[in-house]
Amino acid sequence: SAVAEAERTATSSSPAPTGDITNKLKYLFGKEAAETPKDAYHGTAWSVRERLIDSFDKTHEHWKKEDPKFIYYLSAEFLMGRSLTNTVYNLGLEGEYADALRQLGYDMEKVADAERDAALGNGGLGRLAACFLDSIATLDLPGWGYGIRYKYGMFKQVLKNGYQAEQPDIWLTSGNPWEIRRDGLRFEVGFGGRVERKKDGNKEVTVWTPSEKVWAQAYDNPIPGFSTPTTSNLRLWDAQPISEFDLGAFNAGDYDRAMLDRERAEAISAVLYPNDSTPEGKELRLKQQYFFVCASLQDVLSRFKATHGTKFELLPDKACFQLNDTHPTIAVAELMRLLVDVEGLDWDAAWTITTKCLNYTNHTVMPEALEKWPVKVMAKMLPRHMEIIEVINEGWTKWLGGHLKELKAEERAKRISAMSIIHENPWNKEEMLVNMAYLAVVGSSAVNGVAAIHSNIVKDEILNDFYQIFPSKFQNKTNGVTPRRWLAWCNPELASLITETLGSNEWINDTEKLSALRAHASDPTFQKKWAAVKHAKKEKLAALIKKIHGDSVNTNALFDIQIKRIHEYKRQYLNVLSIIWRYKQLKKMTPEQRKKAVPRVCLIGGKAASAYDMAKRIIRLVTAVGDVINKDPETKDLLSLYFLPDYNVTLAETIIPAAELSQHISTAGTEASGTSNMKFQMNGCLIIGTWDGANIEIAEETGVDNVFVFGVRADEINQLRKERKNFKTDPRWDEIMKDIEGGMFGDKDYFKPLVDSVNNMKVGNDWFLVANDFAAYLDAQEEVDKVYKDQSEWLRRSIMYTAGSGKFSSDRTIREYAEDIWHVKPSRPAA
Ligand SMILES: CCc1ccc([C@H](C)CC(=O)N[C@@H]2O[C@H](CO)[C@@H](O)[C@H](O)[C@H]2O)cc1
Repeated sequence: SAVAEAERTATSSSPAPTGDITNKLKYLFGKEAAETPKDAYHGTAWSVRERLIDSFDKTHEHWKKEDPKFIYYLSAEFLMGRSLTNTVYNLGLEGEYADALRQLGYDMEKVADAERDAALGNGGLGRLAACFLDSIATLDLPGWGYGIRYKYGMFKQVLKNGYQAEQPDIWLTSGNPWEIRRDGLRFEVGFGGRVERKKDGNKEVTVWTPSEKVWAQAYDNPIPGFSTPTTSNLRLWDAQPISEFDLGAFNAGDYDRAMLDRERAEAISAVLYPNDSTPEGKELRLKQQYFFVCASLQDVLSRFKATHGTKFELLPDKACFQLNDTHPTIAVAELMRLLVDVEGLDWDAAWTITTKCLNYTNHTVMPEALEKWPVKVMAKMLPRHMEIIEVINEGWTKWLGGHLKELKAEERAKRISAMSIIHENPWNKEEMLVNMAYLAVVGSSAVNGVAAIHSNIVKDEILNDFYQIFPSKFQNKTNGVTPRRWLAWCNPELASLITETLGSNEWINDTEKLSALRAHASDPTFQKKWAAVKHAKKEKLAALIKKIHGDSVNTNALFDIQIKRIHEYKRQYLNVLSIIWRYKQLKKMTPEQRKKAVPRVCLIGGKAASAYDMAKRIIRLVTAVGDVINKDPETKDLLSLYFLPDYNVTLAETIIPAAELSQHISTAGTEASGTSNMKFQMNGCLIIGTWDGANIEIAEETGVDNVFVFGVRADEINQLRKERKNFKTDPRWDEIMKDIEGGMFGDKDYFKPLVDSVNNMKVGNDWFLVANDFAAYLDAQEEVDKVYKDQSEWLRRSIMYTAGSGKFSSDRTIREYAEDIWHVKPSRPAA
């Protein structure tokens, strides 16, 4: 509890922060004083770093002694955001550092603003990994994250004349106080080359001789738990050339070749692929995946051997791995290679260990997002792994043959080829593909989806064949978010109101306690305080909109927010169409009628994958519509629409506390879970949404009547798609389509493909049924206005959202993973 916390910090032997901050500035940055917030940030960060490392060392000494079973979370993405505020608060140092900075003339929040986001991820999957690390540490679970130390993270989004433009994310220029370069801790990673069988005594061994090698250099990022002495770790790998510099080539005047090795090596961990649903299919992407998986498995095995020698049968009792989607799935083949080729185990023993150690989480049902690598690409880059995958597939299909022996031959053959890990490319019969999801399922003990409806779709549709073979492998683990960053630290005003009302801050680590707020939901005094906090946050966000767009928005308006990656299935398009209709209604109203209208400030934010053309057109439509309505003197105080550029973790921490209505309007059955919906819920923001992903479970916890649910259900989609050509569109829809086509918002040629995709069944097919949900969505939005007019009802619901958000803490999610999949136990070092 907070008391233990204060004691813990009080006793710590570290120097007083004020002196320490200036000391760091002097000796690390050669600065006599903190002249700028950035200086103050550097001094503070490098001072806090030492407290973090103290906790890290104590924790790992303890775990070294206890030798507990570890969970290793393998992810190509970790969307960490900023670390200063989270670290200071999780370590319980906020008091002393806020004082110290005040003495130096700085405000903690201003100083925190000087930090760059660690944007080593695209969206949901990457941020989930970051929330999971916070919960793993806070629950004292021996666990590490493993990933890639991208030199350039998620691109910076800027708006050029209303169009998205991308700029590189150069985040490491002024160093990174939150990482420790582990000098000398590096592993070789090979690519290409050839595989030979050689005699070793009477045994035949397989030798892979890569044609290219790089170093994987380790960087540790300590992960502090909240109100516990535990600090775990995120180990990220940086690619370095084996030969630093080719002096021979240089002396021969061939300067490029002198640097060639370095460039080729560093390219591997240079940049994050900015796609969050369609695989680029580029070789460098596979190289990145193998690079961090190979280094991570070598690292874990070398630590295991240091304690347990070659008793590899014990490995599953000491280590398990979670594959964050298919991106690290090459781990199935790599662990087999290390155990068979390097450690000399026989195949079956190695296979038993491998399948016991690995677990796979699926995060999307989008067919285009499921990775399938061409066999020829895999065979060229990873010849030994391709062999191993072929042997795995032979064993698997042979086993299947036995398991399905009672089926008729051709039925059996059909089922087996449908589950073959290696199969033809349906779009190009000559090409064979390695299906990474199938490899992950066959090579894992547990397979889970990330929300109840999604896990059912995984079982009943995309992996149904496998589910029928081993139903016990399939589980659900509904996502969660850390209540530390996403409520306690980004909304301290609401947090202290909750703590004051509940009498302690224990809810921060035990969010089920939030349910006690239900008793206060209709209490006018409490509602008043609740509303005051929300309004203050709206003012803060309004100031940011002013800074970005130069306009002052009406802070008494309903703040309506949709922030997430831009994607057709997430239907930002539907949101914009409803805003156009709302605008047209307002224009037709008399000033009298306008007085009764509920004013709205609509905010949309999110990045489009750089090669995703339709998503970029949707962004332009948002900015174009905004340009028209925001300048309309008649209506701009009643309706405005702004696109907030460069949506990232830090921007979310400012927007979410200020939100009153958030939109999660994906076509039912397409959004695996969603996690921003949970963050909004925790901050008392109401939801308008479809019966999809975790919206369903949020409605169950909050009370479905408190949620503005609309739209067709997932099990209707296939039929509606078939009938879409004959669907009679709503006259309001037709009107808006004509407006856009007619150039009401300019750029009509640029918007034509957008209109055609949902309204011209000769070229488009409205695959995400935007037209089908249009009328119901407008009705739901009208219901929103009606409820907002009754602020006591609105505030009652707002409080019920936070009260019902206990389930959506990532602590609950991680406890379930630990008990049902990882079988790891908490191991807390002494305070
Ligand atoms: C290969 C390209 C690529 C990159 C990332 C992805 C991710 C799986 C996409 C993603 O972030 N999925 C989101 O994962 C969240 C965490 O589970 C869910 O809450 C979201 O619903 C899901 O879209 C797919 C394909």
